Amino acid sequence: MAYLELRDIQKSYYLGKEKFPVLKGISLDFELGEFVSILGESGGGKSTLMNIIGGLDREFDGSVTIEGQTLDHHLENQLDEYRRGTIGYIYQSYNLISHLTVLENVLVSLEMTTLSQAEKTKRATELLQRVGLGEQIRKHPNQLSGGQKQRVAIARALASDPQIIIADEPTGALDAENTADVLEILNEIAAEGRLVIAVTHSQDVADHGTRIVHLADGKIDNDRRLREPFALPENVERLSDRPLPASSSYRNAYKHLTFSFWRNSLIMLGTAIGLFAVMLFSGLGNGVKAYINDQVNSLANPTAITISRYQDDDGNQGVGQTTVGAGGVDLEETTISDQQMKKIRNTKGAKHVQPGYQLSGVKGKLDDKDYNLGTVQTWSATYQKKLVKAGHVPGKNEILVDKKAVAKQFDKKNWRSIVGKHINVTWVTVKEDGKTPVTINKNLKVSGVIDAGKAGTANVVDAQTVKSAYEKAGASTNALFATVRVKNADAVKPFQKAVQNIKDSDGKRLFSAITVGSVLDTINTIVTLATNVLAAIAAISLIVSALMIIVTMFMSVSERTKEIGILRALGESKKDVRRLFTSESVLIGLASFVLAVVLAFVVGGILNHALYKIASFNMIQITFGNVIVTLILALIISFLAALLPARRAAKLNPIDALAAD
Ligand SMILES: Nc1ncnc2c1ncn2[C@@H]1O[C@H](COP(=O)(O)OP(=O)(O)OP(=O)(O)O)[C@@H](O)[C@H]1O
Repeated sequence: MAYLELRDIQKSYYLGKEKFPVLKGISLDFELGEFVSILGESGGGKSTLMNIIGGLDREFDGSVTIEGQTLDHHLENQLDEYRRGTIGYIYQSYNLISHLTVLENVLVSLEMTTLSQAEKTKRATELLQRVGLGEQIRKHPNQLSGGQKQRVAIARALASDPQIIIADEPTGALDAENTADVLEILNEIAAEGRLVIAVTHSQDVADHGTRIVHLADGKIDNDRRLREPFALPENVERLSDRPLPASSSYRNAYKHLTFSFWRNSLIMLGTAIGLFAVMLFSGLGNGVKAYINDQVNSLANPTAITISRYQDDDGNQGVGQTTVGAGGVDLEETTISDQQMKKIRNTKGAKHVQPGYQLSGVKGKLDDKDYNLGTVQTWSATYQKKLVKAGHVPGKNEILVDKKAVAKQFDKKNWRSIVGKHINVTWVTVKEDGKTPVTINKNLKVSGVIDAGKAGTANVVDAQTVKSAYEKAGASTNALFATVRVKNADAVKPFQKAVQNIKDSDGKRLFSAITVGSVLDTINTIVTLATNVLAAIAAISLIVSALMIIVTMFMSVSERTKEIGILRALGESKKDVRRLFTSESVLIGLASFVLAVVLAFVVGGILNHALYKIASFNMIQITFGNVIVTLILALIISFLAALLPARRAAKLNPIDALAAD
C-alpha cells in the first residue's frame, strides 16, 4: 500500500451539454520522501489533477486514498480536515493575502494548529528565517520581489507541517537564481520525509526531483524514477491540527477592517449616527418624562387623591365646576353629600378627608376697587405649601389670593402688602334643588398670596368657610369633590381602587378618583409614545446603515475572492469563511456602537448644558437600558447585514475563487 494512491481518476468539464474530458483514467502511487514532477503539455490537465489530489475538487470519478483511507468527496468536513492537516499548497502566482504582513500570512496556516500563540509566532519566524526572509517579516506582500513572495508561500505551505506539498509551477515566474533556490528548498522538504508533487513545464526543473510523471491526452504516458526517494526520518514529532477557532476569524476580520480603515470608518460613522439618534431620542424621552413628573409633583402632592362623583357615558363631570344653567344641575348626580363623604372617610387607608368646593365667577371688592377672582378653590392636600409666597394657608373666613390676578393688581411692587386686608367676595351658587340661584357675599381676610406659576391662577379659601356660608344662605352644602390624603405613595393605588369600588344602594359606582400618579401615567404614556415614534424614525436611518453594511460586505467579498480561495485551500471550512465576514460586520457594528455612545454622551451633555439655562433640568437622560438596547440593535443590524454577503462568500467554489484576479 502506497502512502497516496490515485485510482482511475477521470474528470470532464462541461460547456452546456458538451463534455470535455480532461483526465481519462489516472492511477498513480506516491510515497513520502518523493519529489515528483508532473510534466505535460499546456492544458493537459495537470492543475486539474493537483486540485483533485489537494482536496479542492470534488467533482470527479475515481478514488484518492491516503494512508489506506479513501477520501469521501461528499464529506466536506473530511476534505477541510484533509487540506488543513495533510496538504500544503504553493502556487505559481504566490497567492499571498495582501492586507496581511509576511509573518501574518504564515500565521494564517498556523491558526489551525494546536500550538500556543507564542509557539505559532516562533514557528512562523523560524520558517521565514529558513527561507531567507528573517528580515522581512513585517513587510506586506507588495513590498517583496517575486522570489521573496514565493519563499513566503513556501513557508506558509510548510507551517502546518503537512505531509504532502503540492506546488503548481512554483518556479514559473522566477529567474534562474530564485528557481535554483526554490528547487533546493523543495528538495529539502522532500528530504524531511514529505511528499512533494510539483507541476512544471520545464524539463530542467523536473530533473531536480526523484521522479517524473508525464501526462499526455489525459493519461500517464511516462512514469520515470530518477533517483531513490529520501529515506524517512525516524521519530519525527508532528504538529496536530484543529478547526479554526472563532477568535482567529475575529482577528483576521479586525486586520482587514483596519487595513481598509477609511472606507470602513465612513460606514461606521453612518451607522453610528443612526444609533446615536435612537439613543438621543430615547434619552430625550426620559428627560422630558422626568421633567414633567418633577414639575407635577412639585405643584401637587402625590399622596393626595381627588375624588369626584363618577359620571357614566353621557356625563363628563370630573373635578369641574358646578355651573348654574337654565336647567340647573343634578346635585344628586354630580356632588358629594355628607353621607357619601362619610363613606369615603370610612374607606381603608384614608388619613385625612376634606370636602372641596369650587366657586366660579367670583368677584371681589377691596378699597372700592373691583377684582375678578374668577374661580376660587378650597385648600386641599393636593396643594404644595411652597406655592404660598406670602402669609399662610387660609383659615376660617380667610382667603389666599393669586399673585398675578389679585396681589399685583392691588400693588404692583409691594404686592405682599395685601396680606391682612379684607376683601369682599361675591359669587352665585344654587339651592338644594340645583336650580334656584343664591348669591353669597362674604367679607374675607387675605391670609396670604399664592403663585401657581405656569399652572395658572389660584385663589383659595378654606372649605369650612364655604360650607358655613352655604348653610347660612340655605344653599346646597354638598361638596363638588373630596380630597383624601393617604399614608404614603404606595397607599395611593390601593385606596384609589377601594374608593372606585364603592357602590350606592342600586349597585351603581359612586366615585372617580384622580391621583397625581394617574395624571402622570397619562402624560407618561403620551411622552413614551412620542419618544418611541421619534426613536422609530431614527431607526429608519438604521435600515440605511444596514444597506451600507450589506454593500460594503458584498464589495469586500468581491475584493477578497482570491483570499477566500486561499483560506479554503489552507483548510478553512465554509463556516470559517462565513464567520470571517459576519465577524467583520459585527466589528463594524460594535465600533459604530462605541462611536454612537460617545456621540450621544457628548451631544447629550452639550444639549443638557444649553437647556439647563432654560428649564434647570437635564432634559437628556440616557439610561444604561438605552445603551444596552442600542448595543443589541447594533449587533442585530450588523449581523443581519452580513448574512447574504457571508453566504455568498462561503458558497464560492475554492478553485474558482483561487482563479479570481
Ligand atoms: N472550470 C473549467 N471549466 C471548463 N474547462 C476548464 C476549467 N478549468 C480547466 N478547464 C480546461 O481543462 C483543461 C485542463 O486544464 P488545466 O488547468 O488542468 O491544465 P494544465 O495542464 O494545468 O495547463 P497549464 O500547463 O497551461 O497550466 C484545459 O483545456 C482547460 O481549458
